[in-house]
Amino acid sequence: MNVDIGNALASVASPGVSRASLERLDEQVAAAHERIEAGMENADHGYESLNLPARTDPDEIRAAVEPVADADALITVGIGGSSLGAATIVDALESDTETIFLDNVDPAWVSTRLDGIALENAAINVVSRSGTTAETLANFLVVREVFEDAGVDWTERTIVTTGDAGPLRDLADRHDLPSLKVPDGVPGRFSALSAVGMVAAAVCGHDLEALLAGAAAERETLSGSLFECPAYAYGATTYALDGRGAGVNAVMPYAESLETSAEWFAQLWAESLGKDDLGQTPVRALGVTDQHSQLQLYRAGPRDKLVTFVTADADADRSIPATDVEDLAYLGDATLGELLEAEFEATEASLAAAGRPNVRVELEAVDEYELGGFLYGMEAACVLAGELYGVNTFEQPAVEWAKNATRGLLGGGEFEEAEAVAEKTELRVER
Ligand SMILES: O=P(O)(O)OC[C@H]1O[C@H](O)[C@H](O)[C@@H](O)[C@@H]1O
Repeated sequence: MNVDIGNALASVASPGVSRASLERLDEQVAAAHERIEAGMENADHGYESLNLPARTDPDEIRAAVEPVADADALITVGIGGSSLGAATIVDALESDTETIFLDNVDPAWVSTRLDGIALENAAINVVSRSGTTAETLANFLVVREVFEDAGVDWTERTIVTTGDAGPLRDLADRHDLPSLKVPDGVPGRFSALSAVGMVAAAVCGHDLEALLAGAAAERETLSGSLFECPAYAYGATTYALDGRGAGVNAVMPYAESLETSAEWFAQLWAESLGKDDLGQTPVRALGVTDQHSQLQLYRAGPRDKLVTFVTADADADRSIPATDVEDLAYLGDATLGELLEAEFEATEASLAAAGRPNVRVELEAVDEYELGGFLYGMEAACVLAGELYGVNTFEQPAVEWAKNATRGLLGGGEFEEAEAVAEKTELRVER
């Protein structure tokens, strides 16, 4: 992963960060890097995530998925960090295995997603770090029932990834299901490069070693200076821009296959940094599609945004057929890939010309190696940003609050948070 922060400089953009400010910030980056390295060395909670490329064992993951390695369809049941990393990987890469992700519990959507799957050739990948997340367990119970109704033994076709203890671990033990462990010290949104993200990749036949090698190469770049480390350059620049008014970070991959990566990034950034009244709001966008919906705001709206472009060299292309319509003749000389590239460069230049900060994150290809580097790089960027903000990057108490309220409402225990639901202030306007 390479990062180009030129269009975030104060000489180009407002808000922008001057080269002198970046050099001053680099002293804080050096100190933060020391804390990060120490946290990694001690395997401290959260920091341990950055050790994953060396800790994850691809053979163990492949052995666990072996019984379903020939599945035509894989149903992944998980939410947030237990879904988005796997979805980012498998949505980016080509595979013959159909992948279905059940995170939401919208009943009509769940039913539609499960319709028409040949269950005898399907596998279930259920993932929950805590093993208690209501949405995941509810959807898993639904999926089990669908298999039972079709006369397919789900116990033969299920892989569980969860923590050491909890209801999902009990269930895996009771039915003797193949299971993998969410590594200790690794929060869900930082777990893409463990079994959490890689079981789905393994069933789809992707190269796990290459994913980890790409991540390991990114780990090698971590150093005490943002000018030498792409991940830290990104984390430090976004932090500096946020402090200068760019409280919104619109992440805009220029590849359809990377659309899910913006969703993964949004959870990483929002849940890790959104605390103590701090944090940048991540927004998901997609090039070129959102040039025709959101770009007007990004170029001419409030100066509260950073646009993060994610680009990847495509290995496929398609020529645009020639036409004798004179005004369209120029298209016939080009390919769709060239059009995409030209639109990206034009959009990037248009933002810079309007003095709007933007950063380019470049991947050399959409393949396992580059994806591993991207996932690791963005996680390291986030950990660095958390150090600079001074927040507890690895907790998410605000999310836990709503989880407790939900459980309380459904009778899953006594949770004082549930009482707040009854106290809602109303000012209704009815038709
Ligand atoms: O993996 P689980 O324990 O099921 O958690 C799934 C998700 O639940 C919560 O929403 C947390 O805030 C997320 O960080 C987590 O990724």
